[in-house]
Amino acid sequence: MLPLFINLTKKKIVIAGGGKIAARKARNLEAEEPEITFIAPDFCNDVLILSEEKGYTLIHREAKPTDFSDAFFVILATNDPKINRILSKQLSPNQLVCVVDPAEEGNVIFPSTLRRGQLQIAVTTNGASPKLTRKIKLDLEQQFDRSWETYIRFLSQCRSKLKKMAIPFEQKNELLEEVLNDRYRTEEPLRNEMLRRIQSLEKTS
Ligand SMILES: C[C@@]1(CC(=O)O)C2=NC(=C\c3[nH]c(c(CCC(=O)O)c3CC(=O)O)Cc3[nH]c(c(CC(=O)O)c3CCC(=O)O)/C=C3\N/C(=C\2)[C@@H](CCC(=O)O)[C@]3(C)CC(=O)O)/[C@H]1CCC(=O)O
Ligand SMILES: NC(=O)c1ccc[n+]([C@@H]2O[C@H](COP(=O)([O-])OP(=O)(O)OC[C@H]3O[C@@H](n4cnc5c(N)ncnc54)[C@H](O)[C@@H]3O)[C@@H](O)[C@H]2O)c1
Repeated sequence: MLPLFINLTKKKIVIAGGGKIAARKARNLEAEEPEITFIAPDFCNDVLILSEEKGYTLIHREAKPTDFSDAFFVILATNDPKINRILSKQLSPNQLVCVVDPAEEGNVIFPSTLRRGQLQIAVTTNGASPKLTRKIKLDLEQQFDRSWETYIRFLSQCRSKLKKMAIPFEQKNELLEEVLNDRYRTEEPLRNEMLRRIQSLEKTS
């Protein structure tokens, strides 16, 4: 398994199952604004509320193999691992699929993710211990507090300005290195000073 970050905006995602695990996976995907269809004989409240909020499609019956033919990403989240396994065997080998149980039947697993603006840290144990995965995420949440959100925005501003400027590569590199000093995260005036410094270089370049 290899970590890759994936853009699922407007992608078609089909979820077999409508219980709390199906709902949790859909909540994890929410920010990507995908087009989700749930297929299950019955749905829990979480799924009903989320679908109402987001306009997702609900199909009230057992899932069948043809339900997934045009899905970019399939999530098999019924409460019967045998059914999940049978459905997974009939999918195209070119589809992304997460089987919530047994995980090894799929080719995608959900990590536990921490977001601080553009900074994302995803943790996995490859299914060895989802509880440890969650514990590590909670520890990281303490380490990477909210100050990282504005700091990442600042780093991004510096980099996009510097990228466009006709100054020597070494000078760009030096500045990009300098802003990694933790003082730029903790001291806002220092950030403003740096942005002004870059702006003045912009004028002379
Ligand atoms: C990270 C997280 C993301 C999310 O789902 O949001 C996630 N599981 C989370 C929690 C969690 N899951 C389970 C418990 C109960 C305790 C326990 O069993 O340990 C808890 C803890 C809790 O709820 O406290 C039970 C469980 N999980 C899987 C199986 C089936 C199997 O092992 O085959 C069973 C047994 C079912 C049963 O027998 O009952 C499988 C998977 N779960 C994964 C992800 C993937 C591997 C992640 C990794 O290890 O890196 C993988 C392989 C596939 C997938 O689902 O993508 C989320 C924490 C999010 C957070 O809080 O930050
Ligand atoms: N991967 C994870 O993170 C994780 C965590 C905990 C549990 N699990 C596993 O996830 C499974 C689902 O858990 P849950 O709490 O959501 O269960 P649940 O009982 O709340 O919901 C099961 C859902 O599956 C639907 N279903 C049953 N047969 C179906 C079929 N043939 N086609 C379509 N839908 C069908 C039911 O209607 C229901 O909506 C559990 O059996 C467990 O093994 C996975």
